[in-house]
Amino acid sequence: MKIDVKIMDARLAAQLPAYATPGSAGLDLRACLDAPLTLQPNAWQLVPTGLAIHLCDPGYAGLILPRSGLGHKHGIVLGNLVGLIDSDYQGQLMVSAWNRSSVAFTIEPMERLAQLVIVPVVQAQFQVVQDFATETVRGEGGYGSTGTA
Ligand SMILES: O=c1ccn([C@H]2C[C@H](O)[C@@H](COP(=O)(O)OP(=O)(O)OP(=O)(O)O)O2)c(=O)[nH]1
Repeated sequence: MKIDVKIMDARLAAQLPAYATPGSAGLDLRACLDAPLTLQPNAWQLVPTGLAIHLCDPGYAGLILPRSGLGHKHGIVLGNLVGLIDSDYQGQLMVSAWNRSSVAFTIEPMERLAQLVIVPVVQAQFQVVQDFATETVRGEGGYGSTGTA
């Protein structure tokens, strides 16, 4: 799949978006900062990535996800938990970096901060009904309803 990308930060010219390995699902997004940014415990801030993409096709979306290492070792995850990139969004990709740990963390300029995954999407057509056409075994059960017998 080909995606138009705008490089909005000259420093990225040397590090064009690319998958790290042939099997990578995510593309690393860098923190396009002019200076180190220290996030205090439980603080969050929008960080520019220097990239804009236009997926164009409503059959696709982008998901911004945390990087496992930063999240697990340092508690740097996303203020919105997951960032959803619409296929018609043309602005700069932003990462809501949230320090959920109890110690301050400094994000260095151009550090890999999050990752972008492109996923297929179905735009459904909804039809209003009084009752669903078929009854399922689960029915309205949820929240631990199975395996209790
Ligand atoms: O982590 C994120 C999340 C979103 N976006 C951009 C792409 C997305 O298409 C747009 C709008 O995001 P969303 O629909 O989640 O925001 P909203 O709060 O519902 O606002 P809007 O009314 O603009 O849709 O913001 C990012 O750059 N990073």
